[in-house]
Amino acid sequence: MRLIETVEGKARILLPDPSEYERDGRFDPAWSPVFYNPRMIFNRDLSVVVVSSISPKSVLDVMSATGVRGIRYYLESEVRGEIIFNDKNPVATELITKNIASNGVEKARVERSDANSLMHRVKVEYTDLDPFGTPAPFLQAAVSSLRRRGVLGVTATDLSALEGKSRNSCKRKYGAFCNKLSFSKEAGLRLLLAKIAMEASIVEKGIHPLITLYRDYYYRIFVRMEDGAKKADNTLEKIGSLYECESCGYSFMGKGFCDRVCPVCGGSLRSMYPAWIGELADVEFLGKVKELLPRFNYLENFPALFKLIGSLTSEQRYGLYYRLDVLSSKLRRNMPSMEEMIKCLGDATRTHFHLQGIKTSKEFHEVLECIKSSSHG
Ligand SMILES: C[S@@+](CC[C@H](N)C(=O)[O-])C[C@H]1O[C@@H](n2cnc3c(N)ncnc32)[C@H](O)[C@@H]1O
Repeated sequence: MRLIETVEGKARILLPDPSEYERDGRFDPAWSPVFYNPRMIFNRDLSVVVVSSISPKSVLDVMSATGVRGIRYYLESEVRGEIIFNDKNPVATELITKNIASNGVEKARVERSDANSLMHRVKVEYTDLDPFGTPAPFLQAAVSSLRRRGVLGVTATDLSALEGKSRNSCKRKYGAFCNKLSFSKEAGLRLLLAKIAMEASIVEKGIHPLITLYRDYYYRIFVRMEDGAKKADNTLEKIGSLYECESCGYSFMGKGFCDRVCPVCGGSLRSMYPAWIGELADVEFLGKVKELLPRFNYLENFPALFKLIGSLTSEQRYGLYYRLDVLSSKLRRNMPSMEEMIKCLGDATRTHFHLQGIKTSKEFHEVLECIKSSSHG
């Protein structure tokens, strides 16, 4: 296996030379003997900043591949406690060992276990779960691997299931009743949070979302555990349903599950259940991340990180987003510009979920009136 070196953040990582695994001039990271995906650098950059804000005394990078995440947590998040690296693939663990040594990571431990088995054996303050596709089969063990008030970082790339495009897959993996909603990017994230909350509640833990987001083709979630049966019960209170009217486009969240009609126009409702109906982030924690961000101005993604944290902070005051393109088309109007809409509504913001998405505290009829008055032609 020929190795090449890449620099990511402050780490220098050896990885299998992708050119050896190309097929018909194309390369997919999954074809390499050890997985490394440059399209996930933003995910890792953000994680480095978040882990720095959490400042955990012990870390489990349970699906390490090259070890790049855990190594960056040591070099950039300045984790000084034990970092456990794990991968079931022996080629990966051999490479992790090399990468740890060349980056001078102290207090590192390399395991070659099945992720679930290892997560049931260890207790750490931060666990990073970064699987291929769905994290569902690992969530129960991931939650169990955390010490009191520990934090779980999860990546999910199975957006077609979570967003309700593959309804059966969504049902199988998340035990959810799924539908395609116009705000599907947020719906999928809320479905995943509900799944994590339900898995946590089994072991008498509640969850408190610190930062959750959608980007490119994945979700990234950071949740703090709140220990105890009462906290778990309180968390379950934040699980409900998402609704969207097929006729007028009104959308809302509610507790429990119902198949009532649209309260605005009497049209039939599409729904998704179970979904997280609580907060998607902790504004105080976002503030802490923002304060720490300047320390990471050496990252290429620094401006994008800054923008994202800003968006997440302004979005937290509002509920579900509306799609201007969808509502304008229902009204048979040209889509107004986002600037005009925000000005007309007064209290509204763009959302990181969708370019045409808008969040507002205003009533649905006010959104429709603003589309009508701001639309040209
Ligand atoms: C998406 S990659 C992880 C990428 C890595 N975290 C990064 O940021 O570059 C998933 C890794 O998990 C490993 N893996 C998959 N299933 C596993 C399991 N059940 N137990 C342990 N490792 C597993 C794979 O071998 C692969 O290296």
